[in-house]
Amino acid sequence: MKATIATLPGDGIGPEVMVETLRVLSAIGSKYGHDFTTTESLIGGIAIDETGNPLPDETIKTCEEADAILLAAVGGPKWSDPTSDVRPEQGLLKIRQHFGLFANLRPVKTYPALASHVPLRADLIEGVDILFVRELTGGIYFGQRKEMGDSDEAYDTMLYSRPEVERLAHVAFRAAQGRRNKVTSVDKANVLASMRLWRKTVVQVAEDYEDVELEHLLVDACTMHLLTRPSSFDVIMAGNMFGDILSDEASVLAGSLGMLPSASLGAGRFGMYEPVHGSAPDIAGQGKANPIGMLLSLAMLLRYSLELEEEARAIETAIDDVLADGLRTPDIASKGEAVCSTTEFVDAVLAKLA
Ligand SMILES: NC(=O)C1=CN([C@@H]2O[C@H](COP(=O)(O)OP(=O)(O)OC[C@H]3O[C@@H](n4cnc5c(N)ncnc54)[C@H](O)[C@@H]3O)[C@@H](O)[C@H]2O)C=CC1
Ligand SMILES: CC(C)CC(=O)C(=O)O
Ligand SMILES: [Mg+2]
Repeated sequence: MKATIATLPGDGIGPEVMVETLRVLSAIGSKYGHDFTTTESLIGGIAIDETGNPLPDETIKTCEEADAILLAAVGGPKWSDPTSDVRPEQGLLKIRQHFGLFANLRPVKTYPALASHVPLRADLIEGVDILFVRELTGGIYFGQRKEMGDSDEAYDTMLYSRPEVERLAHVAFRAAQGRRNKVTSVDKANVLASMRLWRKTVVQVAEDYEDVELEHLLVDACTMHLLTRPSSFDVIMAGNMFGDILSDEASVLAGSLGMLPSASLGAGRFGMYEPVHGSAPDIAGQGKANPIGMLLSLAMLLRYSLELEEEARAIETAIDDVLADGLRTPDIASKGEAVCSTTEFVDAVLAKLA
């Protein structure tokens, strides 16, 4: 197969995990006889530094010409001045919106090899396998907001329309049908009008999926249920902000925030694939970044956008095997365990793929 992948390394650990992931892409291309072309573009803080714009037009054009986008992470203290109107994260929000990527799929599972590293009882986390379906182009991250100069007031707006909730709910229910037939819809319907519309809409969509059990949880209680009964969840659907927060919380079940991948999808097969973590400025430039979230995002790209299931599985299996062999970046190493660098971990993945 011939395919073009637009790569957006971004900031902080972004370029570190991207460069390692492209080694794996290249190995997969050689092993299975695919002709992958990658085109690198600017986004986030580095794009602000070089062009003044967190999402330059050139980047959008390059991504439009690709079959899929692989993005690492944006942001960092250098661009976090609260008085600045231009921020790296705006580039990320804009690219998701530009390509209509309304559904962010964030799988979370536990790894037997890392069970002792997870700060929860082993019987609680056994077999955890959750798919978050997070709304990605609406809600409070995209509603009207205003910072009124030096005024003591500012506001954000959480707005959802019925069609926005409907299309996400269909993604969630269809995903559940291919899994364990359960959807948990998370909202704050006891307080927020937008979340009452959310709940009503989900209930209506559920009528089309009689084989799927529907559970509703208020977001505050959901944070607790995620830690006390994680294996009871199958698909969790949530709005943009709640899904963002809950999936970072759930990363503890996998062993680290550095473990989680995601796929940001729209109507067709085109998608943007991005680890759940941010630019991790506290460890940037030290070879400490866990590359698994980024590698698994590549696997999702191969599976969803290029329909290369065997190749995706090969990456996932290689990661499982390397973890079973005991390799650990610092974030997943328990006390006394030896640690490896980002590059050493990926060297081991490549050896498994060879
Ligand atoms: N998708 C994106 O590009 C995202 C960007 N951000 C941005 O990233 C910057 C830093 O945000 P934080 O709140 O610190 O969140 P973060 O996700 O970058 O880091 C949180 C903690 O997790 C650790 N961590 C994250 N990824 C890791 C990895 N691959 N390996 C090992 N440890 C890892 C970090 O070292 C840190 O201690 C901010 O500017 C934020 O806006 C945050 C989340 C998502
Ligand atoms: C950086 C933000 C725009 C969003 C975020 O934290 C995420 O998508 O995980
Ligand atoms: Mg986040």
